[in-house]
Amino acid sequence: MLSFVEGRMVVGCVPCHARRMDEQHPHEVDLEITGIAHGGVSVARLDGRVVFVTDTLPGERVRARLSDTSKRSFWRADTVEVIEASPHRTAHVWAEAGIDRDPSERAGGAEFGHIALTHQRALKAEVLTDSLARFAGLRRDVEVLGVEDDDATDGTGWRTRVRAHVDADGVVGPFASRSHRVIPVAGYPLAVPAAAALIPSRLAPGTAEWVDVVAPSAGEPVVLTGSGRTPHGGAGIVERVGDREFRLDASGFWQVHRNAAAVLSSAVASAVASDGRFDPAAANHDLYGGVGLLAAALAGVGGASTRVTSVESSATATEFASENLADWIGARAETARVDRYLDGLARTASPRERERLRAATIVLDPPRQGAGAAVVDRLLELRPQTLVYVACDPVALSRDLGRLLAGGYELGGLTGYDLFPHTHHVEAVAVLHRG
Ligand SMILES: C[S@@+](CC[C@H](N)C(=O)[O-])C[C@H]1O[C@@H](n2cnc3c(N)ncnc32)[C@H](O)[C@@H]1O
Repeated sequence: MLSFVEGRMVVGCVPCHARRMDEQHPHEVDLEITGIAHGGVSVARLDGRVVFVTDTLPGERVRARLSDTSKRSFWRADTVEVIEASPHRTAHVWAEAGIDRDPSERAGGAEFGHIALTHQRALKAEVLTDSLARFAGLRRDVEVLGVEDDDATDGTGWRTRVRAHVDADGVVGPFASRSHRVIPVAGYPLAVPAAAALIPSRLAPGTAEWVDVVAPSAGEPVVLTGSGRTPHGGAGIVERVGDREFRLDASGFWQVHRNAAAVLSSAVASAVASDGRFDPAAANHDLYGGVGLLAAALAGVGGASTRVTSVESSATATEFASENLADWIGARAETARVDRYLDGLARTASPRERERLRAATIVLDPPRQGAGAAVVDRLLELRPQTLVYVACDPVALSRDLGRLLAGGYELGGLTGYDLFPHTHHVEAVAVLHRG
């Protein structure tokens, strides 16, 4: 059974037994966990009301402390004791995030760290499948594939970008979940060892609000500090994907998992190569292109003269994209917001250019909020023959897919990739063809 509560999808929400605790612990309740929700929390019911519960998983009975009862339609709670454990529960991968600590003292950012890795993927697949049903009206079972090396390391040591925060006393650590409280930690098990080794435990108070450690695949790791959104300084780095090199600024966007750039490049390239429709001379695009990673994957399929335009809102990233795509004479990079860029195309493209757009493959890899209705509607107007949608949010992807399917596109392949082990995040690649 599915229901939807204040923007959140609830999966398998069957009414269950819940018992209020004794008067000494008026905010603690026993809950039966019946489903998984988007966002890394599980679902229970208390007197008919949905409760989103942290640090548990479907099939468990837990004692939980209510943390937010301000909303009428749902409450929030944190597990404080497991009464009946799921067979998929494991010791938390990050000691400082375990339920033996008070919820306010638990490190955030590893909200699936108490679940066996293969079962994390099954839960992510369930969230993806149910998002598609709910927001795209699509019945499709989706598989979430693990990245091979992660099984050998039990999902640790993959994060090449780590942000730690600095409190007023100079203590450095992750925030506790849904809080700005810095939690001191002894280590960062999700980080690649080269990055974990460089995160300081303290800084001089007042010198910075955050520390980023970036461990690129080529060259030495870089430590950046900053306040607000601004880094104190910058640094050029190189990332290697197969035999290609990409230059970028250390503070700019790059895929976080050490294998993500290779996995997504190869997913895009094989989707495009396998259907035999890719036309190198068409007006191919890489929207939300960053420093040109997926434009290069397209051009790798089409060969030296492939025509592809990368569109990216950051001018710095676009400059690097121009440099990174210089091997392909038909490749170029533009600084623009995708919605405005597509508006411009729809207004000014010549009949010949419109034909080339209709023959095109367009890759889009938007940020977490998805491409959104305005961009999707422009794509429906321009009607490229193939769309490859790379997504990091199942609900945003499903909303955009629903609109594309209603507009006459047909869904080909759709695969999930577990590029964020021990967190609730999941990446997906969907291929659509003009119907
Ligand atoms: C998820 S990243 C993908 C980057 C690239 N495809 C990659 O894999 O390295 C999204 C990119 O979109 C850019 N971006 C965000 N909003 C945008 C917008 N409205 N128009 C154009 N680019 C945008 C961000 O700066 C970021 O580089």
